[in-house]
Amino acid sequence: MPRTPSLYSTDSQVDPISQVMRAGHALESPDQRRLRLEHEAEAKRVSEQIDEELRQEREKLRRSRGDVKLLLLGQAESGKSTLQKQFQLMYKPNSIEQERSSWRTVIYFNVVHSLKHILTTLEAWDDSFDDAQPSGYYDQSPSSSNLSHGVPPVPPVPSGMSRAPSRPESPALSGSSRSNRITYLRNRLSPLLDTDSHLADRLSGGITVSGSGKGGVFVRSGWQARTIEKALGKPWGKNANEVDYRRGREGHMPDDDGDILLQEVGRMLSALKEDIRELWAHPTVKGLIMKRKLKLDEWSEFFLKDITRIAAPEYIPTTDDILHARIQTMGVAEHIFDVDLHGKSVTWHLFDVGGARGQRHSWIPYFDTANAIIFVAPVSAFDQYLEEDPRTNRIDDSLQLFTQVCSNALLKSVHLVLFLNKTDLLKAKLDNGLKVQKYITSFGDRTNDYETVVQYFRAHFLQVHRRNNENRRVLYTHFTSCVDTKATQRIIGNVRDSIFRGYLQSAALV
Ligand SMILES: Nc1nc2c(ncn2[C@@H]2O[C@H](COP(=O)(O)OP(=O)(O)OP(=O)(O)O)[C@@H](O)[C@H]2O)c(=O)[nH]1
Ligand SMILES: [Mg+2]
Repeated sequence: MPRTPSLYSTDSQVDPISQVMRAGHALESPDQRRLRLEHEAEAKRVSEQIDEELRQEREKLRRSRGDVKLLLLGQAESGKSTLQKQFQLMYKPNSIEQERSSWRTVIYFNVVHSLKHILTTLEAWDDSFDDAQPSGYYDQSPSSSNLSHGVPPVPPVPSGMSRAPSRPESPALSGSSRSNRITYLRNRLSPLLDTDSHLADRLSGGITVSGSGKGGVFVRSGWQARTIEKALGKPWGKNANEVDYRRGREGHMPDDDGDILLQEVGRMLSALKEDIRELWAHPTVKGLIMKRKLKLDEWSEFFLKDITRIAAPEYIPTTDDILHARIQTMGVAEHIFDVDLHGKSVTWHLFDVGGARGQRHSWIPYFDTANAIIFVAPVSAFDQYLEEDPRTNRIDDSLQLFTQVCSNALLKSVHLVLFLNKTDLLKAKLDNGLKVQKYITSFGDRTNDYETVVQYFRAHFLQVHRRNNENRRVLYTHFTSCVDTKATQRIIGNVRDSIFRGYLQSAALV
């Protein structure tokens, strides 16, 4: 950048101000001269640093003009971060390897949190279930997310527990002996449940966000590296607020050898796996689930039914485990990939946003520059209500949110894709006899089968789009299950091609 002829001008001989200053310099003492030169050198260094930063910013802006910016939008738990993981698997599989060990903390947290939820619900039913009303307050969102801000010591493992003590087998039970057995399991599991807040604290970095209810904990972008750093007590990798998969990271994230919290939780899980298995298979738990008095998170069953594998001392999360692990996104996390277009590499910025109501304000700054949106709506959620507002049905909330996206003036020319997600869970619910009409009265007496239900929901989203489509843009819809890697990657390929077609058209117009 051309500089104005002042401090560092080579024309200073003809600059009258420089001449006056030079006359002043002649009167300086040696110390004054040294100080002046030091100040000048420092000012020059700062000025050059600012110039360099400006140059880099301009270069980034210049280069990013040709980039694709893709927003993943949708309510909490719709599957945005799961879809982001699928992009990561497809375009930068090595980065999943690098992060693999950090997911162990999340999965342990998911297991402990699920157990806590089961035992709290059992308590409300006096550890027995006979279709009676609960005797205590039954809270679907146990207040177990009161995260502590400090770093409290890990509770000690009860003596002998880490060496898998012998445990009395469950005899054939009925009535009160069943509830006695649950009391026994509750006592055994109690030290493990106490680790819930420590694991949450590790993941969130001590940040409590209002609304972190049953999901338990919000994490900011870059939590994987921070989790490991906190465990090891030393910095690891760059302190990123964006994850740039192109540059990659040096080496793998270290494993958790130095992490006392994870070691302790791992030891407890290993020692208590039979107790967890017994609780999970207990007739009272099964009865409460069947009668929908105990509503577990979708990921709970995935991990609890496989507890023997997860509780193994050498447990390393599989890719399937990582796809099922649940942690709430806070704010907006940017992920950067290089994607090939006819042999030319195009940089994609994927913005994965937090979908809870309290997080949605942070989306707006990204609307201006977005080229494309994938709106993720979980169609299995017809029988669920928002955690942030238990009066709002989750399908209703998705439709309202989609209306806002379709009608937003800043987004009127973005490429719009709709993922009607969690179709696998929808199928399972319908197979189990759940009636849509009970929750969505307008469904009426239509047939309660998968095809009718998905087409009914799709028609509602298409109608919202039609009513808010001044620009006559196309809406691309897909039925998805984002935990199914093969199917999702095929759909991502389709979406990529359709976004590129739009990208090439707009590039031709420039
Ligand atoms: N079975 C099944 N589970 C899914 C599917 N998509 C996502 N999940 C699970 O649903 C849970 C929530 O998914 P996330 O991707 O964390 O949801 P999100 O939209 O990022 O939520 P926020 O970050 O809170 O906005 C995770 O445990 C996922 O494994 C799906 O298609 N089928
Ligand atoms: Mg998320």
